[in-house]
Amino acid sequence: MAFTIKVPCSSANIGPGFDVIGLALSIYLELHVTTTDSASSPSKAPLNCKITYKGESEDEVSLDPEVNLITRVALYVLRCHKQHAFPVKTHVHIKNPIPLGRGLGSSGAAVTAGVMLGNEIGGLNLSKARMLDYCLMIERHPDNVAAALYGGFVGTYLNELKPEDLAWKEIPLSEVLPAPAGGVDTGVKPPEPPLGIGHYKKFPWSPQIKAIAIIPNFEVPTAKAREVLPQMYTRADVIYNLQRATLLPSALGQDPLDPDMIYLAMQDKVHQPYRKNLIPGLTEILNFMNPSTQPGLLGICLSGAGPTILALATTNFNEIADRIVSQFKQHNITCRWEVLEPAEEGAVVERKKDV
Ligand SMILES: Nc1ncnc2c1ncn2[C@@H]1O[C@H](COP(=O)(O)OP(=O)(O)OP(=O)(O)O)[C@@H](O)[C@H]1O
Ligand SMILES: N[C@@H](CCO)C(=O)O
Repeated sequence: MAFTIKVPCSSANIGPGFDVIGLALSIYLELHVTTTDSASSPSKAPLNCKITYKGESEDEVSLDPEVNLITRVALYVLRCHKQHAFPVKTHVHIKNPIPLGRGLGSSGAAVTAGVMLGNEIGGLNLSKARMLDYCLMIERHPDNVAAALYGGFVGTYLNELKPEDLAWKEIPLSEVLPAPAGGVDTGVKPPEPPLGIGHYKKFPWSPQIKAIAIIPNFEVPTAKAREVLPQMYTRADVIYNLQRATLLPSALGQDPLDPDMIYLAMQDKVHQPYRKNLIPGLTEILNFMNPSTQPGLLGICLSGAGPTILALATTNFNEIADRIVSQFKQHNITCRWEVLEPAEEGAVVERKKDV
């Protein structure tokens, strides 16, 4: 068996849509998988799986299938279906250009890729909707994983669960995804996801709009960026975000574009203000230019949990990126940047003839 899984990165929230809105973008995680008895396959790899890795944070990503996020997720899916290890001589080669911990959905892509790997290698024939359930057992907010799985610009939500399924919210991640994974002989069946945990709706995206990702050279773990958020919000702040989040999908899909409306629709009071202490200069960067002072600019937001800044624009990409880079420079932070396109297709599997 030989196949490739390709999963896009994503930018969550797009300003006011905290844990709701996601945009799949054109940097792709790839898994190149073989399960044949070829010369390059291992003979006695743990859990029958050898991992090789090329890409971002090569020194940090574990090559142990008991520890690596992608293979642990795949094992979770397999074990829910009474398969306790990978097929003999599985080789997973990971190519990952998505920077880790920067707000571009690296973990959402890894979780999505892991679920698809388990599905494909176990011959499970799960639908994408069911795969989303598995993703949500691990990453419990749907914005990144739904964008990665389905592609495009999406609004997402969690369904009301039946009373008997409500307990899933309380299941600790350590029970779903033990680390290390537990060895090849474990007969324990992990908790399966309830049916239909989450859902999504694709919004139109105007083809003129590109996303400039300005990526600082430091990481902000999502867990840390969620710890700084309050448990409660004022009614005024909730209404402020609802008003803008409601405008955002139509503002980004309409023709002609209205830059001032888009800029307004990307404002947020629910997560960005609280994350400023983790990202030096964040408040100034979000406010120092607008469509009137910078031609081509439509809006600026924190990408996911940060520290990447996402600027939506139609022209003048170099100038917009340079201005944001120089703002970060004032705080001694260096950045790289890329102009990205929406990844409309989402996660795909390409099957090859047996090698
Ligand atoms: N390709 C990968 N292989 C293995 N582990 C990965 C991979 N990609 C991400 N991870 C894990 O996910 C962690 C980063 O996830 P985190 O949620 O903190 O940030 P992010 O997903 O990049 O950003 P955001 O959720 O804000 O968009 C990494 O530190 C690593 O543990
Ligand atoms: N909505 C999430 C995305 C990051 O995974 C957050 O902002 O915390």
